[in-house]
Amino acid sequence: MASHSQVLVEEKSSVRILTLNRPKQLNALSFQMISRLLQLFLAYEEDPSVKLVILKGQGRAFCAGGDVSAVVRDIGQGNWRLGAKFFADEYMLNYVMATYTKPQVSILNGIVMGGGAGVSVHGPFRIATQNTVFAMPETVLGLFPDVGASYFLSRLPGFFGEYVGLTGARLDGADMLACGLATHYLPSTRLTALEAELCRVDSSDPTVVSAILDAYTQNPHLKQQSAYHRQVLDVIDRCFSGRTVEEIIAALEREASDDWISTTIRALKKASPASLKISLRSIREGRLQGVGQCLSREYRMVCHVLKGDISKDFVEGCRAILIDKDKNPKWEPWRLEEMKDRMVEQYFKRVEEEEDLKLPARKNLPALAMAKL
Ligand SMILES: CC(C)(COP(=O)(O)OP(=O)(O)OC[C@H]1O[C@@H](n2cnc3c(N)ncnc32)[C@H](O)[C@@H]1OP(=O)(O)O)[C@@H](O)C(=O)NCCC(=O)NCCSC(=O)/C=C/c1ccc(O)cc1
Repeated sequence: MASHSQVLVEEKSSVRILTLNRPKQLNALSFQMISRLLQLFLAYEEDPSVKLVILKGQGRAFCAGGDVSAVVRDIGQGNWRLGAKFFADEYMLNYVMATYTKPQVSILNGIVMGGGAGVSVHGPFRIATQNTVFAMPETVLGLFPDVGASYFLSRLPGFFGEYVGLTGARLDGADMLACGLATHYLPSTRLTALEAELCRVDSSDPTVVSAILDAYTQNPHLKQQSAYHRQVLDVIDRCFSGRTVEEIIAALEREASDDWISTTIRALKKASPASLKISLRSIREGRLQGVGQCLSREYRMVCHVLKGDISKDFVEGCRAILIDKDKNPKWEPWRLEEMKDRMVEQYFKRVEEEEDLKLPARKNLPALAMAKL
């Protein structure tokens, strides 16, 4: 095992353990990591001696998203197509994981954001712990929840996905389990024993893996400030079911004010108006689309975001949050009303002279994967 590589590979009889290994950057996904993961996942699918894949992160994060610093460099050099290539490969990896023919377990013992969700939530088994912090923070960066998030967020109960995707709200392990983003929860002290037991698996039957995980899982209590308590969920459903972002904010403002309401309104007012509007439409369209269609649509959207032909908020968001760190982005358009429907519409059209995303053909899909197409 080459300890310097960005993805560590351990072979334990029929099991392969892949560890994202850029702990200083919170395992943010580089182009190299995405290519390597894609190569490994495809190879394991063809290799009959591999029955189960485990994915985890080195250090305090599972994965804090795509490596945003690399993108800023590419866009700064005026080359949005380099960024587009990154996303094309990333979405391809997300698609292969979503339709994978062998069981995959993601151990989410730390930060899981953006692209980190994309390399875990599509798989059948996601283990949360007391250290898990989940978020889709793209709207404050001038981006939108991608990596197939319009597929998985739109399938969360009620309008919880709209809430998570538009506000970038943070969820803990108990919240993730409650809403279905995680399938199991255990204290991190039990992970070593669980991993050892999983390494003895000699079958690709998901019920075998499931039985092991079920024996370890616990039912954590939701924290007092969790958004998954019934009263808050009712407010989320009342407000985030709004047809437009303006209607969502107006509905929140009509609710009796409390900490949760003011935090939520503040988060929406901080985000890029363009991002909010395209994110809402993306999640709404995602409800009726398969995972491949969601990723293809998101690819068109991200090409517009990178090209900056409708709004340049992504460059501005990266400047304000990551480069100058003044946390004071000057969004353009600045107000929600200035982000017209026809501008939103443009994000969903193919970018001129840019091909649509080509997803790989998949074969011998298990029923679970077929259902996502
Ligand atoms: C809340 C975090 C996760 C932890 O905060 P912290 O505990 O105070 O830790 P630091 O913020 O000090 O992070 C430690 C180091 O990791 C680095 N890092 C932490 N996330 C990252 C990161 N996504 N990238 C690249 N360095 C990072 C971060 O810059 C820092 O590096 P350094 O200043 O050199 O010590 C914070 O780092 C944070 O907000 N990170 C960004 C989360 C985020 O917005 N994720 C990405 C959503 S967008 C996405 O996935 C797609 C992006 C993308 C877009 C276009 C592309 O072409 C390619 C990719």
